[in-house]
Amino acid sequence: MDSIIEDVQVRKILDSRGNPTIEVDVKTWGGYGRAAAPSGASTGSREVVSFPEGGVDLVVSEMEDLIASELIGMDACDITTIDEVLREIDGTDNLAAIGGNTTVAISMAVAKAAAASYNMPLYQYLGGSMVNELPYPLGNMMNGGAHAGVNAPDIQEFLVVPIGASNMVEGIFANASIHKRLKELIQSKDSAFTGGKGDEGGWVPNITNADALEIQSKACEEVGDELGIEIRPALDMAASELWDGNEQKYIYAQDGIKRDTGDQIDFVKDIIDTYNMFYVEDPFDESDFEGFAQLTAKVGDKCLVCGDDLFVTNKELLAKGIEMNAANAIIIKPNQIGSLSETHATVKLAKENGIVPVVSHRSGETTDETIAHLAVGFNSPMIKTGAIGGERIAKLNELIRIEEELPNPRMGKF
Ligand SMILES: C=C(OP(=O)(O)O)C(=O)O
Ligand SMILES: [Mg+2]
Repeated sequence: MDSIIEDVQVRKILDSRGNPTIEVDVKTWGGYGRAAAPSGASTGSREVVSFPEGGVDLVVSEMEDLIASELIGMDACDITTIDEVLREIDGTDNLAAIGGNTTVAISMAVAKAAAASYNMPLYQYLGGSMVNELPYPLGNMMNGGAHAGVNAPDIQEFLVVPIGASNMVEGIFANASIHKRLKELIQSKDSAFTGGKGDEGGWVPNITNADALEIQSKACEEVGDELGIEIRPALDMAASELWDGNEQKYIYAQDGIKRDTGDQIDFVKDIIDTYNMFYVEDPFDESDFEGFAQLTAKVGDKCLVCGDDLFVTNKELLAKGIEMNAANAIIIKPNQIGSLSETHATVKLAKENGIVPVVSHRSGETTDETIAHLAVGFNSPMIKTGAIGGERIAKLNELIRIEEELPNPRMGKF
């Protein structure tokens, strides 16, 4: 059979922050797949462990042979069993022994090798021949919080969604135009701004959260009018990073303001109402399902309230969120859970319950383009993968190629 695994190779490569990460090559009798793992900065505490103590070097020097000897001879099409074998090799609940980044890179490389064995692109192998929907690009425009330095806004990500775009190319270039326009708008608020960028390619301005919100909205209106398409603002508040458990408050250091949970609900609701936000991610600490539920009850009919650190792509945590009506969207980051089959199970549960799955990059990325295929193959209506920067455009440009390949492409449905 063409999809029988012949070889597995593991190597250390650079990520976009200059840190080591892992890349895996899987060869089958009839194909070949390569994938690399990303890494987070504002990670959820319930994510699997990225690497064992000893890091990538230990994986390469001591684990490659063991993993390869287990996988050689298996069928790459049987991804679920392969993911189970990887979990057995690891032997811990949180993948601390060989690392979730090791297992996810292998899992994704196996899937790509399986697809290649049958001469199919990954999105088609995962999604079937009827797949034809593309995800709206949720583009990162300005960075604060853990993805930027001091003096930046407290809110981690100011994003935009070109919701009026009629195709992928239009959406991707609309986001790039907003990114350009924002540089000028930032300079109008901060004349000393020299064009510094954060981890995901968004600008890092020395301005208040309120000013950032104002110019984000202005850029959406101006560029949206010029291009003749609706572009809506969005946020990732990454509020676990703002939460101080001792004080039981969210600390907005740039603004010198502290908010308790009730204040935070009012603050976020006010932002959503004022700026017609399309999407708000992690508006509360990762343990506060109740705060999420209260906000979703108030704004869930007009805004996507999305859990990232809250769910960490974990099916059990999502099930709790569904039970509590905590959110109406979930971020999907395969390395939070450590395998493609578990990622798929979480996406499936989300869709069965009307929760929008948003396939996402991490702040530390490589030029790996796998998530572009996952977004299309899993039929995710939105992908969060930056707007500019080599490791971000690797995914966006792949989506442009996928759009060209699809017989009847159309933008996704929410
Ligand atoms: C992409 C994000 O950041 P990180 O990869 O640092 O978790 C995020 O919080 O959505
Ligand atoms: Mg997030």
